[in-house]
Amino acid sequence: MIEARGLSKQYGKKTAVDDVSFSIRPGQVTGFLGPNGAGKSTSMRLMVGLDRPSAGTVTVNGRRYAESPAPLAEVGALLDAKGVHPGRSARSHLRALAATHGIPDRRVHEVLEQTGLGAVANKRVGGFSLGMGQRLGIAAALLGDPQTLILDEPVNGLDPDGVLWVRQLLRHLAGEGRTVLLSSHLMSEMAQTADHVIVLGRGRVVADAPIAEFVAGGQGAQGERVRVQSPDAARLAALLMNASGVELDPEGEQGFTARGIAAAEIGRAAAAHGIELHELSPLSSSLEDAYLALTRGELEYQSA
Ligand SMILES: Nc1ncnc2c1ncn2[C@@H]1O[C@H](COP(=O)(O)OP(=O)(O)OP(=O)(O)O)[C@@H](O)[C@H]1O
Repeated sequence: MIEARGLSKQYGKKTAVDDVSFSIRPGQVTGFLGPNGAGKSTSMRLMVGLDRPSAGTVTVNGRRYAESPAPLAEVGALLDAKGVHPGRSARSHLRALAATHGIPDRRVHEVLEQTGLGAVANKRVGGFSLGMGQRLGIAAALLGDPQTLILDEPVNGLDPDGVLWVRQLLRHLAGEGRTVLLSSHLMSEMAQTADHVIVLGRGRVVADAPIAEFVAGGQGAQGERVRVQSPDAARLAALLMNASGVELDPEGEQGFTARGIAAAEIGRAAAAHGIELHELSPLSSSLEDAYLALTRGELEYQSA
């Protein structure tokens, strides 16, 4: 369990994290979302004692990370995959880490196999691809067999196989009852990996909910949408526009997306007027839709 209470971090005049409180529970994967600069990495750094809070506290399993007698066995973190000496091999890097933390050497072999690095374990890390570097960072995080995992953008640079592997690994670790926190900007991946999401915007918590609830909330805000294709789309559109609260977005010559009206009602109107339908599909809201709707006002760095 990771608990933040009134947590703040100030860098000069910049407030990176602004009085946030949350609990990240064991047994599930929690996704940390938010636009660039929202404070995700800073919050993660505070969790593992790489920075000191300006105010408030953050604890892992009830104590501050710095107070843990065996920190790597308590928390495994991937915060910056670049912090490895390029001349070292993956195996020697992990061995050194294990030795300084009293972790048995057999764990090095185990995590190399677990992360698919067995075949390249003796190669120089300097020659590693971005994805191999990410795997090594994940191997280091797993080394102490920790109860809590904190991973900042773990799938960054991984190929589709690697992305799938991370998803299955994190689901497995959460299934064993561990606390798993990850940040990612890949919404479709997050939707398939996380059980719960915490969204930050400008240093504050703007949402903290089970993922299904979060997505459903976005749907409510946006209204259910229905995609319609018909050779007589213009006539059908004119009919539907008579109903109050209906909005239509044209999609080519022969279709539109309707909002504010159920698919069944559209089908009924079409049948009553002998209009041929080629498609009538309710569009389910996605994590991305819900996220974009929520964070529209929270962007620090906005596209023109
Ligand atoms: N060491 C630092 N000194 C000054 N400002 C910092 C420092 N670290 C972070 N910031 C600022 O704090 C804010 C939050 O940054 P942070 O990296 O935590 O955001 P993030 O949500 O992880 O963003 P991203 O998605 O881009 O990784 C940003 O405005 C950033 O510029």
